[in-house]
Amino acid sequence: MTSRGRFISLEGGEGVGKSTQVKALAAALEARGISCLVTREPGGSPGAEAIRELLLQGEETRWGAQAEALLFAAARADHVEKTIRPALEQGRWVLSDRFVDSSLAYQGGAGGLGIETVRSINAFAIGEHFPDRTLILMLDEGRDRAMERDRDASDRIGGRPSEYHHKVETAFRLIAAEEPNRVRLIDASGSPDEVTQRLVAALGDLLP
Ligand SMILES: Nc1ncnc2c1ncn2[C@@H]1O[C@H](COP(=O)(O)OP(=O)(O)O)[C@@H](O)[C@H]1O
Ligand SMILES: Cc1cn([C@H]2C[C@H](O)[C@@H](COP(=O)(O)OP(=O)(O)O)O2)c(=O)[nH]c1=O
Repeated sequence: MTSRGRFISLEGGEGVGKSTQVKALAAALEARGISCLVTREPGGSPGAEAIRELLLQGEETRWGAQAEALLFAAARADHVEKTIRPALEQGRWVLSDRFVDSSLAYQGGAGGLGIETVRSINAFAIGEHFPDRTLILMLDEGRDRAMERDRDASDRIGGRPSEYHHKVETAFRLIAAEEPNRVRLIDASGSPDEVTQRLVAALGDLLP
């Protein structure tokens, strides 16, 4: 019987290097003979990608806090069912650019619903499928990089004020302190290669 793969999520605020690193980490793991599926949230399955459009486009006032949290959770339930669980059952590792901790930090910590409320909505959505390890990239200049990358095209959530994004970062630190075995804070400064090495080191105990 094939053993179940590992589930890893990359987290952090805007522009800290998640999309760059999720691909680099997959390449580093593939080089060690580990078959990886790279995915992202919101999205990662056809249904969840459709919900992504609803969440990220349109007016800031399009959704209230509760509806926004539930839409992220609905997208996540579909992502787990259609993409993540089948890959893990095939023995592949799944690397996701954002997952449940983004909801805890953005909707829970910054959006005012509270981390525990958002955790309970998501417990229903994902069941036992919490990541085996969550790596949170920390970088002070992340938002500057995101603004440089997006110019005037930031999305409904990325375009929220700096106060909101500061609360997101505070919430990520809190989550890491609460769950030190699953969640690790990673210094995202330096070259892309240096960051990838730190990520691989933070998976040391999970590697075959
Ligand atoms: N280590 C790095 N040093 C300098 N620039 C980087 C580094 N990693 C990523 N970037 C650049 O910073 C911007 C944000 O990176 P990205 O991977 O898109 O972040 P995120 O997915 O977290 O929003 C991109 O333009 C990317 O090319
Ligand atoms: C997955 C997820 C994302 N988000 C937000 C974070 C981002 O602002 C936005 C889209 O994510 P993403 O496309 O990853 O943006 P970026 O590359 O700038 O980090 O959705 C939440 O608010 N809650 C969630 O559960």
